[in-house]
Amino acid sequence: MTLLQVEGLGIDFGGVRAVNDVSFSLKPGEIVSVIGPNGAGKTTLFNMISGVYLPKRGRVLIEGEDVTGMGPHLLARRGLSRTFQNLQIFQSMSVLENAVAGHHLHEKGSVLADLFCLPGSRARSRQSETSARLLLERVGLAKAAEQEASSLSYGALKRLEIARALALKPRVLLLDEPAAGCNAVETEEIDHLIAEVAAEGVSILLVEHDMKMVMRISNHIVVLDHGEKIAEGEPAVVSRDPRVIEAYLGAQAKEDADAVG
Ligand SMILES: Nc1ncnc2c1ncn2[C@@H]1O[C@H](COP(=O)(O)OP(=O)(O)OP(=O)(O)O)[C@@H](O)[C@H]1O
Repeated sequence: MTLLQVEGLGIDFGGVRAVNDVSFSLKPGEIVSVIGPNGAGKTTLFNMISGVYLPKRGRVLIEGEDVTGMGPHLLARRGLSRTFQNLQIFQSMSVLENAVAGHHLHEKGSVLADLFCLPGSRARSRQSETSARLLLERVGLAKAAEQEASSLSYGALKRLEIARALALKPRVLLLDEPAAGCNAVETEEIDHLIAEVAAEGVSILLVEHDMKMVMRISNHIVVLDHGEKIAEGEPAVVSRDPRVIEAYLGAQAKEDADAVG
């Protein structure tokens, strides 16, 4: 069974084909990574799948339903949730409040109802808090619930971000560089968390520059270069693919040349 299907997706910025004709699919519980050199189109692809950008070409389907062009709110209702490259945490709020906010973001109207203490809002708040505490437990942050978010280590903040995305109970979770800025221990904790979430049947689509992590946890890898899919397959196969090696070496050679000036 296919949970998420991406068909011939493409978008242009000015005259630049940022992403062109990219197709792949995810089964329940599968971890798929999108890799490629800087500027390959990974974030743009994520933005089209998660409803931030409207694709110019192609379709996105969730369990066979065409969801192309739906905004993040509607996609959330269909079970698609994401994290962003830059943390979206409210630093001066507590860890628990951040996790609760994850629930509210997906409950249209509940924030206003809570502000005016409308009937049911107190019960709903209690329910949100209970669910948020369970989520914090799941990402290893239960003991830090009352702390201010700003006091957390970077790795813990990344896990809090994942907890917020999980508040929606997604079937498809898009993670944009979940280990960026993390040290080896923090990266390993995030590895475990992602594997646990996938083991519960959630499909995970990942953009990540940490190749060791990608090779360790992915079931399948999609490789982009200049907006096009140049390879896909199991990690061991993709890492030996001459087109993939060339794309990375070419990008490295360009960076070296730019550095020399
Ligand atoms: N909003 C935008 N307007 C114009 N061009 C854009 C925009 N977003 C991305 N691009 C261009 O589209 C191409 C793909 O960029 P994108 O950020 O998706 O790549 P990436 O693979 O995520 O890169 P990185 O690994 O550096 O994050 C690049 O040429 C980039 O300059």
